[in-house]
Formats: sequence, C-alpha cells, structure tokens
Amino acid sequence: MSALLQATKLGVSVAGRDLVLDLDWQIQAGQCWCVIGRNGAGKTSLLRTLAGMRELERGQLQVQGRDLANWPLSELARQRAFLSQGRVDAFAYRAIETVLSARHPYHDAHYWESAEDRAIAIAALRELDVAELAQRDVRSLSGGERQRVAIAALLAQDAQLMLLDEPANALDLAHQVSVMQLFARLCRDANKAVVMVSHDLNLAHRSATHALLLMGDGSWLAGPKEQVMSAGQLSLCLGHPIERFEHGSQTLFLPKD
Ligand SMILES: Nc1ncnc2c1ncn2[C@@H]1O[C@H](COP(=O)(O)OP(=O)(O)OP(=O)(O)O)[C@@H](O)[C@H]1O
Repeated sequence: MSALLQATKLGVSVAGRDLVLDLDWQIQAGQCWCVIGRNGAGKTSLLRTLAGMRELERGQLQVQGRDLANWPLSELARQRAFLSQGRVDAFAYRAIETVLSARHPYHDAHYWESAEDRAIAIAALRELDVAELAQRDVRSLSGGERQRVAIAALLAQDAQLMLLDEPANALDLAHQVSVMQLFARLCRDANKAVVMVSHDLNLAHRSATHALLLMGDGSWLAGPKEQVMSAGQLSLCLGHPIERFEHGSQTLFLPKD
C-alpha cells in the first residue's frame, strides 16, 4: 500500500537559505511524527510545503501515491488536514460555524450542512471540551479556547493525515496532555497519521511514535523516536546540551545548566 505521504529528495529553502535538503521520508497510517528543531529551522515551512500551501521547490511529494499537485482541492481536503500556528478572526463567526466549515469538502452534492455534519461538529467540540462554547463568537474566546475550537474543526474534517503546527500552543497543562493523547489515540486506534511540530520534548516523546529532527542547515534525521530522540542528537539539533532520564514508564528530557 502507498504511504499516506511520501517525500522524495524534497528541498525547502527560504530567501536563498536551505532549510531542508534531499528529504526522503514516508509517513504511514498509524504513525505519529513529531518535528523538532530550533527557531527558524524550517518546521513551519516544511509543514506548509507538505500541506500544499507553499510551492514545491525541489523533489517530489506524493499523497497516497499521487503527486500532490494532481489532487483536486476538495478531494485533497478529505485526505489531509492542516492546523496552522496562530489565527486571526476578522468576522463574527460562532464556534460551531467554524467547525461546520471544516465539513465543506464533503458538500459536493449539497450546499447546507446535513444533520450528520452537525452531529460530527458537536462531537468534535465535545471531544475538545468546548461544546459549551458552540454559540460563542470566536473573537470572544481565550487563546486556548480558540485553539481547541480550531482542533475541533480539524477533527471534523476527518482526514486520515493531520499536519499540525504546534497543536498544544496556548493550551493549559491538562489540555496539552489530553490533546496530545487524543492524537496518539487517533493514530493507534483509528489508523490516522499525524505530523506535528512541537517544542515540548517531553510531550512529543509521550505521544509520538517517530521523530524528524531538522538540524537547521538542511540536514535532518528521521526514524522511530527511540532511535532519533537521543540526548546527543537532540542536543545537536536544539543547540543546547540535553539530558535524557527514564522515570517509571516516562522518558524525560531536561536542558543542562
Ligand atoms: N518571507 C520570508 N522572507 C525571508 N525569510 C523568511 C520568510 N519566511 C520565513 N523566513 C525565514 O525562514 C526560516 C524558517 O522559518 P519557519 O517559520 O519555517 O521556522 P520554524 O522552524 O517553524 O521556527 P519557529 O520554531 O520559530 O516557529 C526563518 O529563519 C524565517 O525567518
């Protein structure tokens, strides 16, 4: 079976600087990838390229064996969803409306949302613990509440591949843990795949099965997390010495003084 996403000799550069060089990478159903790198290493640029929101400069990118450029947009939107970092709401939409808008890729045959769309949207808001905010103007929500509504919309889109730029951003501790557990569960039990950018090594290690380290000079390292998330590799990647500890069933990473 084809990989959900396959990059071959993929290159990403910005303003003449190579951020990612010759990336050969496959994402399979059931895998949860975290993307790690220091500020400016190219994580967002890579994610936007994978989502088709940034022009493919070098190499090949295939979704389920078909070149990304050859996917009709609404069909692609049923296969992959993208959660961007930060959002600006200019208009007075209710939270439920922003989640329902994620159902548009399923509306080829009808304009208005169906009862099923509504049920899916409400279930997604409940999953993210924001059902009671359904009728609120999104502009009145706190940063963390708005982020959870955005994740609810992503769930309602029901794509197999989810590309997430810092999904735990702005969330309190309890919701950081529950959201990361949710993505891990969707990969493990619902055959989804996740690629998420994270600056929190401990949370990332708990939920991910695999890791992609971007070294900032174009080089990269990809593989199962136990191979890739070593203290040495992470120290190199993040430009600061890091220690790795095993604590019961948990792995912890701490920066050295
Ligand atoms: N339009 C642009 N012109 C010049 N440089 C840009 C442009 N867009 C992005 N960059 C630069 O490209 C680099 C990669 O940016 P990117 O947002 O992908 O980094 P990142 O790894 O996601 O960083 P962070 O951890 O800070 O979110 C940064 O140095 C950024 O300043």
